[in-house]
Amino acid sequence: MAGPRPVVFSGPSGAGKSTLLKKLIKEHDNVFGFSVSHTTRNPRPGEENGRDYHYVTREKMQAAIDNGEFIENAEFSGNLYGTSKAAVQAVQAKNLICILDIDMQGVKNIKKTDLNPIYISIQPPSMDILEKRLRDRKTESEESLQKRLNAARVEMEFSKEPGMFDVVIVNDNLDDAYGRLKQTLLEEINKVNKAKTS
Ligand SMILES: Nc1nc2c(ncn2[C@@H]2O[C@H](COP(=O)(O)OP(=O)(O)O)[C@@H](O)[C@H]2O)c(=O)[nH]1
Ligand SMILES: Nc1ncnc2c1ncn2[C@@H]1O[C@H](COP(=O)(O)OP(=O)(O)O)[C@@H](O)[C@H]1O
Repeated sequence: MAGPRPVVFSGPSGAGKSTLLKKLIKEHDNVFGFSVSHTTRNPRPGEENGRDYHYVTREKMQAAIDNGEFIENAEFSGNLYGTSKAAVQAVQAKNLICILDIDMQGVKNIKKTDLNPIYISIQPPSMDILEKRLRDRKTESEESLQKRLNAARVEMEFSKEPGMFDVVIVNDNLDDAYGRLKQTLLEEINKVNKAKTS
């Protein structure tokens, strides 16, 4: 048995995925585990290798992809990102709900696998607010910011495709969005907690 159903978080860069999922994992650290992706982008201040991402060179990552080590991988804003089989297995081995934070290409590719996750889209209230949040985050160069905003327009349309996501959460007020997220996952959280006590 593979254990509890994983959860996929997707949505535009800057929509609040990391903020929400970090809050969720912090509050339920014995229920959720994060699938640590690989990326060729540079770490941001405060990010930690092996916790936020596995930071690798393009050569190393491409070799691992060619070697069949990834469930899915995608090029986003000039960098490679991917979910390794080992990343998901590490979480599932602990019987935790595996959380994946992936872009829309990742969502499409995960749908072709037997992972069978719950698909949650996190969306910003508007493009203007998204831009403001990304600028205020101060992690991107102007070029990277523009690439992310362009990708965001496509990601926002993608979330409207019928059947693509189980739930779409608009992250306007953070507490409201978090409440909605917990409500969505309540049944799965209860299942994991029940399995622990039985
Ligand atoms: N397909 C795929 N996308 C990923 C993966 N890891 C992260 N991403 C996505 O890559 C995009 C950029 O992530 P990141 O550079 O951390 O920037 P941020 O989303 O602005 O914090 C986001 O849409 C992530 O969801 C992965 O393993 N696979
Ligand atoms: N509801 C919210 N209201 C205001 N700012 C927010 C909200 N949610 C997230 N943020 C801020 O917006 C920025 C982008 O959020 P982040 O979680 O990094 O997005 P993502 O992981 O989707 O790229 C961060 O600086 C974060 O602190």
